[in-house]
Amino acid sequence: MLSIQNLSVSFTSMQDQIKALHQVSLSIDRGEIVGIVGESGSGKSVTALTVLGLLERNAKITEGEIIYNGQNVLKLSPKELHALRGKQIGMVFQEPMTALHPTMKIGDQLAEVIRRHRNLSKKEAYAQAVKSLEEVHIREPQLVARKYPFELSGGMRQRVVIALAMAAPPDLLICDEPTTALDVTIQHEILKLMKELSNTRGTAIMFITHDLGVVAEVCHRVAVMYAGEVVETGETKAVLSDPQHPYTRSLIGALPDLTDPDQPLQSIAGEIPNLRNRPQGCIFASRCEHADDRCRRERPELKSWNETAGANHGHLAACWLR
Ligand SMILES: Nc1ncnc2c1ncn2[C@@H]1O[C@H](COP(=O)(O)OP(=O)(O)OP(=O)(O)O)[C@@H](O)[C@H]1O
Repeated sequence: MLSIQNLSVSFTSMQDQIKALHQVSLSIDRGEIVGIVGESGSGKSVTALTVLGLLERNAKITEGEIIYNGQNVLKLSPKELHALRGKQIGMVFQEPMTALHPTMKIGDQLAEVIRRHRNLSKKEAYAQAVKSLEEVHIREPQLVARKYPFELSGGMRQRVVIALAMAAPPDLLICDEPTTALDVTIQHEILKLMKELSNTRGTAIMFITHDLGVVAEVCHRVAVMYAGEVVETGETKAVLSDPQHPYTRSLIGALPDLTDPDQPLQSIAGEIPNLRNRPQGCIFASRCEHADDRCRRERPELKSWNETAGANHGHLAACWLR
């Protein structure tokens, strides 16, 4: 459904060029939930914004292509991109208030979006809006439909945003840290809801998060990003239980051990490299305790380490030493 190939994106800021993405490739099939995980600044949001055609004006796509349902997204006009976002690709961001009209009642907002996509009377659209609140498991949907966004809790608002995003209904939902601001119980319920929507409607989901626990809970596959590159990708279970890239191992190692509170928290030594001047070798070499001369000199490709075709079920890593 979605295939991103060798995507590189730079930002011009003052006199500088920040190379935020470097040859990023990833794909998402129908009904699949694919996680993009990495530290702050690794390029997760830039990847999503490029697919949505929402990059800021100082951004430049320097190479690559994005094919969505057979069409090259990077060649679409602003009008076509707008239509794509409205109808085929839904969006859910961390802060639900950014997607909601603050002075319009929930039911009216939903009904308006529904009418944009379907030829329904106002009354029919409103009834459909109430139904869509029910579908995202909002109790007393009639009552909630009559409320304003500020009258709802954060978790309820995010459910409303999901209902709005699903209204078209889209083939692909792009979610950028949708549960980060919520407490863990609500987070779990929202994740369960997303899994259910994906299962019942076949909606594909690009799920951006910095939280490996969330990836383990919802994602079929995951792409681990570091400093604008995908360094490892594969089925979630395989990547988390048998990580091949030292960065993925560090991320997993940095998770707190709940069974041993005395265990000191591990952090990843060093800093993300300067994106103005990307190193020529492995992007993680400066923070990798195993790096040798070759790692500093040559950039490893994202590839399987087992020669037998398909042996790793698409588990790929960009590391010379694996
Ligand atoms: N408009 C912009 N101008 C200049 N640099 C930008 C711009 N937008 C993003 N960047 C840079 O691109 C890089 C990737 O940013 P991005 O927001 O994709 O990271 P992220 O992985 O989503 O991080 P976070 O988890 O903090 O949202 C960062 O170095 C960021 O500073």
